[in-house]
Amino acid sequence: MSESVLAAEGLGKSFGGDAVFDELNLTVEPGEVVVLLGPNGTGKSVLASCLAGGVSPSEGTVEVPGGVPATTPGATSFLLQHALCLDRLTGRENISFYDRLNPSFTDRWETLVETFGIDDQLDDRVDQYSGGMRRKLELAISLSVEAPLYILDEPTAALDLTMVREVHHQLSKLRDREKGVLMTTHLPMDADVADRIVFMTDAGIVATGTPAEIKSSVPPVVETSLGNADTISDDVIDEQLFRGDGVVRGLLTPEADPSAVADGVSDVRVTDPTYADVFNYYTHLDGQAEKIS
Ligand SMILES: Nc1ncnc2c1ncn2[C@@H]1O[C@H](COP(=O)(O)OP(=O)(O)OP(=O)(O)O)[C@@H](O)[C@H]1O
Repeated sequence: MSESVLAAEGLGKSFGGDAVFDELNLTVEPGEVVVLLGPNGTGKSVLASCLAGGVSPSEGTVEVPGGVPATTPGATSFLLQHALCLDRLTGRENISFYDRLNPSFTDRWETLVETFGIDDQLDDRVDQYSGGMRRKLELAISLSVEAPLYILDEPTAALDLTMVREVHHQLSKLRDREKGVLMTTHLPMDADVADRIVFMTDAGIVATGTPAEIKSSVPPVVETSLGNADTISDDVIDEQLFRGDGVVRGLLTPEADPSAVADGVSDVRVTDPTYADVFNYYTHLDGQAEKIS
């Protein structure tokens, strides 16, 4: 294995003969936050489980420092869907459980539960928690484990905007300590914390690169107000327009000249793509999105 803290090669997973993904290659380096971004149901959680050793891949290999994930528990701290906390225990009892179970568990949780604002609920049973509180407890537990690699499946799901930013801050701290992080998400704003973005659709991984590379992999965007949609629909790919905040946006066709599209036309602007545009480009421009004009 190279210096990578995670190296997956030729990875595939099928259920009853139906492939969720196949021939998938992925690495994570020390000090790197990799954001696996994609729409619902494309296999991100199944992939995270295969990488963490919770699910056996149907084909291919996964290496973490010291060996393969299933038999090298000290290499990875993970947050998988609905897998970490026991409902009938309190938050504090869940934390104690992992403290006793895992020799790499640290007392970092004490600060994390305060940072996440769940310190007052630690003596409540987890089945009384909201979805967001539960996610915060799971995060506090998984981030308290000392490991070279963190695999976090949708750590920001169910969290409010302020808390999403806080999670990004915590992941940046892991990066500063030379840890490798792989997180999955369907929220384009999670791309903000990425050193590298890996975009996954039903077809598999369809794009990968630094944030700048991913943004430059999609065409420029044209935007206008809702009532003016007809003005730009001919210039955008598949004539597909996506709603923004009081505006509609589309990705310019290869034939459209960005400098000419808005020239002399009132209320039409050409802008650089945002992560939401990147998401729309890779997710919806195969005819799945609902047209709004
Ligand atoms: N144990 C299983 N048996 C059969 N099919 C499964 C199993 N687990 C997952 N799948 C299927 O694998 C596909 C991918 O699911 P997965 O949960 O990995 O998607 P996801 O990208 O994480 O979606 P989301 O963002 O909604 O969480 C889905 O079609 C799902 O039904």
